Amino acid sequence: MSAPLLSTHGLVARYGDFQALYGIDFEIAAGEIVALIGANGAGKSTLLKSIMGLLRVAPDMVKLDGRPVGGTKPHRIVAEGVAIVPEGRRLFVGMSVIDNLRVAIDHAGRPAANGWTLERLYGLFPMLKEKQAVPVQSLSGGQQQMVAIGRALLSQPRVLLCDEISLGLAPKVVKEIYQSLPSISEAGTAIVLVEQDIGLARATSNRLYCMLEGRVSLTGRSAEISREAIGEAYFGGAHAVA
Ligand SMILES: Nc1ncnc2c1ncn2[C@@H]1O[C@H](COP(=O)(O)OP(=O)(O)OP(=O)(O)O)[C@@H](O)[C@H]1O
Repeated sequence: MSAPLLSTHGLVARYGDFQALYGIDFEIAAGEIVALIGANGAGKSTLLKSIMGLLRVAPDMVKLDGRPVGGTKPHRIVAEGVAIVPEGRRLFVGMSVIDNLRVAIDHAGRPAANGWTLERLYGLFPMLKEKQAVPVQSLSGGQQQMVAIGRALLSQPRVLLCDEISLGLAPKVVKEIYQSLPSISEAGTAIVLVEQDIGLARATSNRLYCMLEGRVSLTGRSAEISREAIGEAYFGGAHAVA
């Protein structure tokens, strides 16, 4: 792998007295798609929140371009080029598609030269153009997810963190959304995918990390890791994975 764009180093994270992460070493290079899998409560969302500055972590525990950024405020991290598509999407209900997208344009970290514009986004998800005046709450779950991804892209991320973007969506819509990911990563954006569907995670990613109870239990190239190894790392024992 080329030099990591984003990395974590012995990252620990707590919610009050409860320790959720125990020394996570993670890295992703420009243009890579890396999946993060693990059972409910393994710590996947906590890792994303720690990277985004939503939880207190020490500066050296998160590095962007090799520079310590741990604990940097979320809006500064976005300006540095990291964006998140949060679990549950968190769109601005009552606002139209275009107004949800404009919020991201207004807060974009860097100018859009060679970056994501509305036009380029409409090429990726034509639905966004058709529905631009529609309040987001009237959209289907899949369409809302496209708004959430679009909003994240318009902040011009170099790293895009996606937290369970397939959750609750019909298989056809999941396919459509996942088909958009290579064209995002091919332009150099690194994508971290938290995904419950292990088959989908493996098929979509270059590398994967499996988490178990706040630790990395397995990592490697997705195509080279066996189902048996994933089953063991996922459950902490010898279990088969479909
Ligand atoms: N706000 C919080 N306060 C206290 N504990 C929390 C909080 N959020 C998460 N946790 C705990 O931290 C641990 C890791 O949770 P996290 O949400 O990161 O897991 P996850 O792998 O993303 O799982 P899921 O698939 O359920 O989202 C769990 O034990 C969870 O109960």
